[in-house]
Amino acid sequence: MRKTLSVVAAILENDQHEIMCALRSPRMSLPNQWEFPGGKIQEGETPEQAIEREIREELKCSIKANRIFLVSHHDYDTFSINLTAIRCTLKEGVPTAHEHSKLIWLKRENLNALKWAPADVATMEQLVKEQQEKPSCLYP
Ligand SMILES: Nc1nc2c([nH]c(=O)n2[C@H]2C[C@H](O)[C@@H](COP(=O)(O)OP(=O)(O)OP(=O)(O)O)O2)c(=O)[nH]1
Repeated sequence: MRKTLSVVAAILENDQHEIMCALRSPRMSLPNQWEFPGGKIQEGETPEQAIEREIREELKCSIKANRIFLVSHHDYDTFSINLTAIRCTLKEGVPTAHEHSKLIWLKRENLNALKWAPADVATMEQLVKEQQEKPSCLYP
C-alpha cells in the first residue's frame, strides 16, 4: 500500500513581512527544491509540537507555533504527504541552515519565482493569494 507521511512545515514571517524559504540540499530527498522548513510528525506529537521540534533540530532556533495555516495533500509517484503548514513566530536565535543548502527570506509576491517541492505549491499559492487580497500588507 502507498505510504502517507504526515509532515509539518513552518510559515515563519519576519518584521518586513518576508517568508522563510529553505532549499533542500542535494543529499536530501527532493533535492534542490524549495520548501517551508519542517519534517515528519512523530508518533504522539501534535503538529505544533512537531514543528517546534523540527525547527529546533534543523534551523537551531526556537519558534512558537501559532495557528494552522493550511492542510493540503499531495500524491508523489511513490508516496503521499499530508502537509500541515503552521504560522509560527521566532522566539529565540537566528535560523541557520544545517541540513538545507540555503535559507532565504522572500516577499510573498516573489514566492512564485522559486522551484517548490510539489507538495508545497498549494501553501505557497495561498500565501500569495492572501497578499493580493490584502494589499495593505497587514497580515493576521
Ligand atoms: N520538511 C518538509 N518536507 C516536505 C515538504 N514538502 C514535501 O513534499 N516534503 C517531503 C520531503 C520528504 O519526503 C518529507 C519530509 O521529510 P524530511 O526529510 O523533511 O523530514 P524529517 O526531518 O522528519 O526527516 P528524517 O530526518 O526523519 O528523514 O516530506 C515541506 O514543505 N517540508
